[in-house]
Amino acid sequence: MLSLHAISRSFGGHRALSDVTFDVTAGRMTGFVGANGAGKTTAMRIILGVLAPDGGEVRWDGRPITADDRAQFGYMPEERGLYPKMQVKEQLVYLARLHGMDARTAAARADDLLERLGLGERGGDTLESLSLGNQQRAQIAAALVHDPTALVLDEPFSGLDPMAVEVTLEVLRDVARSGAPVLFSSHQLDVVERLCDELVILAHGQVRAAGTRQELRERHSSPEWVLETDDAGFVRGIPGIEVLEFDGGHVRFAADDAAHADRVLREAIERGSVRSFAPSVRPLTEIFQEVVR
Ligand SMILES: Nc1ncnc2c1ncn2[C@@H]1O[C@H](COP(=O)(O)OP(=O)(O)OP(=O)(O)O)[C@@H](O)[C@H]1O
Repeated sequence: MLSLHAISRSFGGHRALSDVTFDVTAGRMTGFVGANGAGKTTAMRIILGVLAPDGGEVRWDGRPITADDRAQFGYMPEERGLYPKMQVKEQLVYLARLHGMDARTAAARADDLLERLGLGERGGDTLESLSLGNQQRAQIAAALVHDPTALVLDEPFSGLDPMAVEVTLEVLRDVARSGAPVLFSSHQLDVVERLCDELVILAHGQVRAAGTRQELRERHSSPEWVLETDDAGFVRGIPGIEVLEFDGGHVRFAADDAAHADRVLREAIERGSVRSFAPSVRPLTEIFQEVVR
């Protein structure tokens, strides 16, 4: 497990991170979200040791992290880092070799990643000759080529088309499944909501919320349900129910407890056809806006 413990960092008089503590659990995908300037990149640089914290500690498996630990991590920095004029596969092999991989394994791993990321035909091309989206895929391959023990990616999905997001996502999931903690920042909350197991929400250099998607939803939502039926007007008369949204056959309501919601369902069935009945899931965008306010 990768942990940040009470990390703080200032630039001049500006406090970019303040007492930041969170875990990136092994085998899980953790989404790191926050508005521009919230401190995500600063935190990632501190994890990788590119930047030193003023206070606090990064821990790996519960002990202070070392340079050797970090050398096994995969990192995709905000400023990216590949050579524009070098061939893509050549760079990947070079990077894997720098991490101590033998030439044959490095080449096989590079081929496999390029194939999986949809760049199988482009390994012999220079990075600068690729489209921006394909350059991004190559950067992702570079972070993964040495089979990292942990993965830290700054905005890996920016600039990728929806198909590339899916492909990249599958590749990252495999890294997580192999037991590595995966931390990635993103402004695409819909993507984060769909693909991450855990979330850390940062605002003004502070952790405002952290936990699994389910935990965040439970903490920041009241229990609500949505019923679709022929005529949902009867719901208004049921005790313990607060109608939040009503439109003929559609009603969204809050209930004091689940037994009241069950009563709505039973009555709806008695009255006629129930097209759907389900707990209403609060979108991450709403929770995000609430916690960063
Ligand atoms: N090297 C630096 N020198 C001075 N200020 C910096 C430096 N790096 C970051 N900052 C400041 O620290 C704050 C946090 O920046 P950071 O890049 O970590 O945010 P971020 O959450 O990654 O933002 P974005 O989503 O825009 O990439 C910002 O106010 C930024 O201007």
